[in-house]
This record gives sequence, structure tokens and C-alpha cells, in this order.
Amino acid sequence: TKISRASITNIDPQCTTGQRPPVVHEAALLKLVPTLLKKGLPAMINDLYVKYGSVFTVSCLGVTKVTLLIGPEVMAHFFQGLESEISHGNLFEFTVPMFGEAVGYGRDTATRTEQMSFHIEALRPSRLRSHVYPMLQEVEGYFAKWGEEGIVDIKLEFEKLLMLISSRCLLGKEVRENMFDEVFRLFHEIEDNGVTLISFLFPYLPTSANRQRDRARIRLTQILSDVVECRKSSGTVEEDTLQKLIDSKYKDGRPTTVAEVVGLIIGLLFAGKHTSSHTSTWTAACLLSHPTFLRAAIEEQQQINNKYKDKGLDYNAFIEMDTLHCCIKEALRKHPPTPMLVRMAHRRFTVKTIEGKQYDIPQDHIVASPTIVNNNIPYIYKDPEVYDPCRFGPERREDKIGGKFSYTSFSGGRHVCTGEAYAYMQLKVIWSHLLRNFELELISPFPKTDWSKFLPEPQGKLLVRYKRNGVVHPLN
Ligand code: HEM
Repeated sequence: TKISRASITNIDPQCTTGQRPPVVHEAALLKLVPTLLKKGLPAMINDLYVKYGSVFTVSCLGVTKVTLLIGPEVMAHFFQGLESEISHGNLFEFTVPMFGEAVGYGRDTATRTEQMSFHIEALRPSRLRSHVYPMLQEVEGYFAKWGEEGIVDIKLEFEKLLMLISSRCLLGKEVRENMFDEVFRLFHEIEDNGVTLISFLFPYLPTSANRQRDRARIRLTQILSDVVECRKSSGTVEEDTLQKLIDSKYKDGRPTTVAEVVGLIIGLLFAGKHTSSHTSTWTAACLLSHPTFLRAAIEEQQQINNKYKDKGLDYNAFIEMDTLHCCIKEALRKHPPTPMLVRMAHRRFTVKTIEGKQYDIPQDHIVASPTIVNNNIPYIYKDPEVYDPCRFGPERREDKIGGKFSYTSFSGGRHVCTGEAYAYMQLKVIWSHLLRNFELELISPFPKTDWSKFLPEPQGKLLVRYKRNGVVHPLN
């Protein structure tokens, strides 16, 4: 079934002529607990979707109401509505003690929106050119330390490597060269203690986790503030993202303060860390268990390597790696690191389903969109359970079938991921190196998803046997 774009846009979200969505009560939810335990959260939501349709409200203890929206045709207001009508509301309050009160959800909507534009500007694709060489250097340096052959937990390897890349490209050379260990130890403390269930629900409760988080943030803020102050006083200008945030200006001409720069860069580290490392691990699991696509990705590397052998791989070369891009994108479709997007409805709004039913979503409902289910809708994705990167190729373009909200691993609209281009670039730099230089074999079973984590991740280690392929590449 093809959904027409008209069905997505031809509806005034404030016109309330519909009915309330069907409600899934606690008793019905209890019946699905075996599915949840046996098959996981996506299977449970999928069962609800099959039974109740693309819009339904889950009642939790009769108090909290969460309305789920599934499928691109009901997502327009969720993604594009004004912040005054639908936003993260206080659902992201837990980030304030992590990033500081100077940024994001510690500020009013207008300031936050301007700060988001600093992130967009700092990470826009045209800015990425300057990151490619440092990324390549980090990747080559890292894998040079591997032996001729061996077995590694590739999940751990990617985590370490991605921290080095972030440290160099986002934070800059002061941190990368002189204080990498301390900065990332403090960052982990903020993260580990800042996203527990208790900290999420009660971010200001004087628990020991919250206190540890606060102590770590104060110390990290001191270190990064010194870096920023030092650059400002010496007039040093670097090519990294920190510099872009230092140079950002509000519409009224006011420059960002040191506290704002530090909060914004901690926010970026947080947004990019697990998302990128989980994606690289899922890409390993998917690619190494699908020899046809692995071969296609290796062949593409050989072709591009030949084409660029004189000048070396640059920004354009990585942009040309379509096969690799689709392999990563498909791993992300099946295993989105942010499997559920959430908002608060500050005003009621109306959605129209593909069947033409209209529903009013009441004010004050939490609204959730399960990416993990959206990315597997059979009228959009043919055989959605199959890993098939070709679905994004020019002949099929399945991610466009339902309009612009068919593929939402990077969200969409107002809060679309600012780091998408950066994320693809660093993943492609890593994978391009691996494919050109190593023979890789997956020796762990295909991982399950660990749903107990705030951002679900591949469960356990992912063991990979590697062997240098012995070919001397002109670029290495
Ligand atoms: C494969 C890797 C990544 C995935 C799958 C991903 C996914 C997402 C998603 C789904 C959101 C939106 C959440 C929502 O709508 O509530 C988001 C937001 C964001 N991401 Fe990413 N992300 C990735 C990597 C990165 C990286 C590397 C950075 C930065 C270097 C980054 C920076 C951000 C920022 C700043 C936001 C907030 C945007 C806003 O609220 O306006 N992301 N990301």
C-alpha cells in the first residue's frame, strides 16, 4: 500500500472532530507480559498495533496516559508541531543536572531553540570536511595497534575508538592530547549516574548517584571551561566543534558564554556516544552475518580506493560510499538506538490514520512513537524482518514510500538528529578502514537486544576474528 502525502498533510491538527483513541487498559497489558518477556518490547507494541491500530492510548495505573502513534501518516504534528503545542516538556528534565542550567532544558524555549541552531550549524554537512582527516588519523592509529590476527570484542573496540574520535573532532586537541582519560572518566560518571531510572524520575533527589553525577559535572565543567577560557584569551582558533560553539552568536549578537559552550558540548557527547557505538556494533553483526552484502561493501571499497589512489580518501570519497551507507542505514532500521521517541502534548491535536479514522489526542498526554515498530511496517518495508540494504537503493527507495517520516531512526522534523551526517561520516571512516584492511569473521552468535538499558544495546560481547589481509594499500 502506498500512502499518499495528502493523507499526511491535509489535516488541521487543531480541528477536533475526531474521537478519542482506543484505550488499552492495565488488564490487557498484563496479558501481554509473556510476549514482553519472551519476545521483547517491540513484539509487545506490535501486538497492540495489530489489535488497536496505529493510534491507541495506554493507561498506566489510571493516572498517566501514553498515546502511541505508529506509521508516517499520523506523525506530522508529532515531528513538526510548534514547541508550544508539543515538545519534550519535562521529560528531558533529567538532562539539566547533566549538561548544566545554562543550556537546553535548563533554559526557556526561545533560548533553547537558538542553542539547537548552534548545534545544527556546528555539525552541518559542509563543516564535516575538516573532520575527515582527523577521523582517518584516529582510525588508522587505533587499528595499527591490532596484531596480524586475533580475536576482539568489537563492541568494546568501537566504544574506545569512538571516544577518541569525539575527543579529537568535538572537544579538540587540548583534551585529546592532555586530558583524555580524566575527561572521559568524568563523562562516564555523569552518564552512568544521570540516566538511572531514579535519576530520570527524580533528577534532584539527594541520592548518592545524583550526588556523584553533580560532582563529576562540576569537575568536568571546570576542565572544559579552562580550555575555552584559554582559547579565548590566547586568540587560538581550532577546526573542532568546540570552536564552532565558542564562535556561535545569538540573534541579538550576544556570543555564547563559557558555561553555555561547555553545556552544549557535553550535550553533543551524550547524544552521539551510545547511538554511534551501538550502530557500529549492529553494523558489524549484520554485515558479518550477510556475506553477499559484506562482499558488495568490500568491492565498493576496492573501486573507490582505486579511484582515489592518487589523492587519498577525502570527504567526497566517503560520500560516494553508497553501499556502505545503505548497510549502516539498514542496521539502524532494524536496530535503532533510540527505539522510542517521546513528547508531551501541550494542546490537543488530531491525527488521521491510513484508514481515514480521525482521533483527537488530548492535552497533557505523553505521546510516543516507537521507531522500532515504525521501521518495520510491512506496507512500507518489504519483508521487514530481512536485513536488506538494497531496499534503500535508487530502484526501491522504501524509506520514502510513506513520505518523509517513513524512516525515523534519526527522528524527524523539529528535533531531527543534528549529528546524522557526522555519525555516518565517522561510521564510514571506521568501516571503510576495516573492510580495506582486514578479513573479519563473526564468532559470537548474532546478539540479542538488551532492553534493560536506557538506550537498548547489543547484549554481551561481540567477538570477531580478524586477520590483516596483507594487501598493501596505497593509502595506508
Ligand atoms: C547513529 C547515530 C545516531 C542516531 C541513530 C541518532 C538518533 C537521534 C534521534 C532519534 C534523535 C531525536 C530524539 C527525539 O526526537 O526526541 C537525536 C537527536 C539528537 N542527536 Fe542524534 N543520533 C546519532 C548520532 C548523533 C551524533 C554523533 C551527534 C552529535 C555529534 C548527535 C546529536 C544529536 C543532537 C544534538 C540531538 C538533539 C536534537 C534536538 O533535540 O533538536 N546524534 N539523535
